[in-house]
This record gives sequence, structure tokens and C-alpha cells, in this order.
Amino acid sequence: MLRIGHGFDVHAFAEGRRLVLGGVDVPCERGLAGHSDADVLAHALMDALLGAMRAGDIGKLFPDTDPAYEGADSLVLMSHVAKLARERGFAIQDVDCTVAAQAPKLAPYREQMRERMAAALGVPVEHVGVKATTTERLGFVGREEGMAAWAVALLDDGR
Ligand SMILES: Nc1ccn([C@@H]2O[C@H](COP(=O)(O)O)[C@@H](O)[C@H]2O)c(=O)n1
Ligand SMILES: C[C@@]1(CO)OP(=O)(O)OP(=O)(O)OC[C@H]1O
Repeated sequence: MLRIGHGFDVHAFAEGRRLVLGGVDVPCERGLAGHSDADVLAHALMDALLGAMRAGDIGKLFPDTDPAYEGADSLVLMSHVAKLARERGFAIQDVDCTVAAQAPKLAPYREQMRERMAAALGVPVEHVGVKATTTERLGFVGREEGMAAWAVALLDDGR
């Protein structure tokens, strides 16, 4: 039976931080604030996977109060989520994500993000979609205060 999951995440910009999106270091004068590497795209996708598995969310699995996750590489966390899915009998069929960012331009890094996340999930790159949009200068994304990401995941529970 097919299962669907949806994920959403937001992180604020912060000075002196790396900008990591979909496991890719994107050149930018500032990055996103967070306990982990603040990879907003990877976080939304993990929540979509966990949603389809009915397994809670990343905050439950990887609490932001746990020093173990300070500066954590979100793609390492994503491989844990993919392993958990396989252990529970789920096959990841297809995922798709959207990042809302007024800047920087993300299109040049999109293919690398797809490849990195596909590798972390253990699925062919054809099954991972990544898109970017501005919000036409509207809202917190448009004012360049932060970024948001959404993701959907389709899993087969093997039944
Ligand atoms: N941070 C971003 C945002 C958008 N893009 C690309 O530009 C296209 C146009 O964006 P609109 O918000 O004006 O629709 C969009 O389709 C993306 O391909 C980007 O690379 N980086
Ligand atoms: C993965 C975690 C680990 O601290 O990352 P954070 O950088 O805290 O990001 P957030 O999306 O606020 O919450 C998820 C956390 O579980």
C-alpha cells in the first residue's frame, strides 16, 4: 500500500554560519541558524518520510536539546531515517521538495542537491525532485529573513 508524507521547515538567516541545502554547501555571505547544520531542505524531506511512516518527526528522533546533534550533518540524519524506513519494511518510491529563498540563486546547485539526497536515501536520483522559488519579495522569505522548505514523499509499506 502506498503511503504519503508531507514535511515543512523554516530556518532564519544568521551571520557567520554556512548555508547548507540538500547537503550542498551553497556559497553565501550568511547561513541558516540552527542546532544542527540547519539544512532546511533536508529537514523538510525527513519530516515527509517520517510522516509517511507515521513515525513522528525529526524533533522526536533527533531532539534539538541533545548535544549529539549540535552541528549535525543533516544528510547523516537522513541516512538514519532511510535505514529506519527500510527496517520497518518501507520502500522509498519518490520524493519532491521546494525551497523558498529570495536569495541566493539555487538553480546552479539543484542537481548536486538531488544527487546528495538520493545517495543519503539510497534511491536513484530520478526519484528525487528539488525546486526553488522566490516569494516575489513578500513575507519573511521575501525580506530575506530566512528560508522555508516543503517536501512530499511516497513510500510503499510492502503490504
Ligand atoms: N532562490 C532561488 C529562487 C528561484 N530560483 C529559480 O528562479 C526561478 C524563478 O523564480 P520565481 O520565484 O521568480 O518564480 C525558479 O523557478 C527557480 O528555477 C532559484 O534558482 N533560486
Ligand atoms: C535536526 C535538528 C537537530 O537539532 O535540527 P535543528 O537545526 O535544531 O533544526 P529544526 O528544524 O529546528 O529542528 C530539527 C532538529 O531535530
